[in-house]
Amino acid sequence: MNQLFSSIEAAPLKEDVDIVIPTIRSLDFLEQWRPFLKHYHLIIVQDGDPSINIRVPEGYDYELYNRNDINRILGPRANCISYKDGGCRCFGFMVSKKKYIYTIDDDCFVAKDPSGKEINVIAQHIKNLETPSTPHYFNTLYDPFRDGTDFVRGYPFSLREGVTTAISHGLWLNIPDYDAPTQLVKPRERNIRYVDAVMTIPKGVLYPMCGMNLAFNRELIGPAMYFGLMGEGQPISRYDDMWAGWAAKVVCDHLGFGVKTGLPYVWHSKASNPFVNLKKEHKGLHWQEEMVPFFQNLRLSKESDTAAKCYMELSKMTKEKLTEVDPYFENLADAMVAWIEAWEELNPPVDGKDVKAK
Ligand SMILES: O=c1ccn([C@@H]2O[C@H](COP(=O)(O)OP(=O)(O)O[C@H]3OC[C@H](O)[C@H](O)[C@H]3O)[C@@H](O)[C@H]2O)c(=O)[nH]1
Ligand SMILES: [Mn+2]
Repeated sequence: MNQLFSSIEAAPLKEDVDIVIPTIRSLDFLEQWRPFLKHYHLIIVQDGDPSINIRVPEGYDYELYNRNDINRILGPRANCISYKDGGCRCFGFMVSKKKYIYTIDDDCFVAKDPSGKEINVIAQHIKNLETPSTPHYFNTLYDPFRDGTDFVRGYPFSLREGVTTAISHGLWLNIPDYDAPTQLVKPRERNIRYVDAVMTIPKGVLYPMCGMNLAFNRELIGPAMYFGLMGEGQPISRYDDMWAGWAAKVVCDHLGFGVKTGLPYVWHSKASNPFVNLKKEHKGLHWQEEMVPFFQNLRLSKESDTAAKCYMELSKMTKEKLTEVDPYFENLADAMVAWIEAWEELNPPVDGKDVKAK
């Protein structure tokens, strides 16, 4: 593994979070993040040509993995990790040993709240993950566990304990995460609306998870955060985070975990080209009309009491139900199995235990 630990400032590392960054460009954006990220360990997944040397700004403690490392570490199972697609980031989720993951794209920068204060995304995501979610009954005043708010009248006390949060989905100012057709129609649209809210996504409801500003509890939901088989050699790209978001949400619903969306914001200066994106994601625009009902209608069995078991069952269902949409889904189903096998090889359950449903 091309593992260079470099941390000039011998600052105490935050022990419970790894920052996973997929990159096919440059890591200069980390200069601006230094005040917020310098105490965290980075796991950089370099996509594309492994012979290119990526410069990591001085002072960061990091592991850097390129395609040669992925192939060496995973062997034949490396084929389940996308090539030439941001979905390669999930390799970083697999090799991390930390409780929490924060993943960010290399064209995302520090955003400011309406008061002009710079947003500490890690602090907000960890707060989201360490306070309960309320998937069973919607609280109209949003996050009841936030200072200065609470459950509103009519909210059953029997539901106020909430459930453990597994995923925290942040948002983006400036360039919103639109698909290529929308971006082509509205090339100058910018998201200037800072909504000061965190909401739980209700149980049984799916959502379009974007991977550019995302945090999750690896111990609870890590095995379900597979970013699919996308990019070079595949008929689809740029649906990596969507696939992971749909799968992880049905697994969270089944295991009794919560998913939140809203704060924190990053400033997204999109670097990708909408015409190129259209080519990459056009099959996804069609197939999502089949994939979403597939996830909405499936029911996982009670024997699937861990994220890994749920994911193996999901793989079978994918092969049974989605292969009629396109033969690609047979390969994806096989890749889902390879992903879990690789995950379990690199992350053997501690003292035989895996995190089970509540
Ligand atoms: O072949 C590739 C392409 C990109 N990456 C890295 O992935 C990150 C996202 O890439 P980019 O910012 O160019 O894409 P966007 O259109 O802004 O991002 C959205 O769609 C793709 C992803 O799902 C992303 O999460 C979405 O927000 C970035 O770090 C690239 O360097 C790559 O590794 N390989
Ligand atoms: Mn981007």
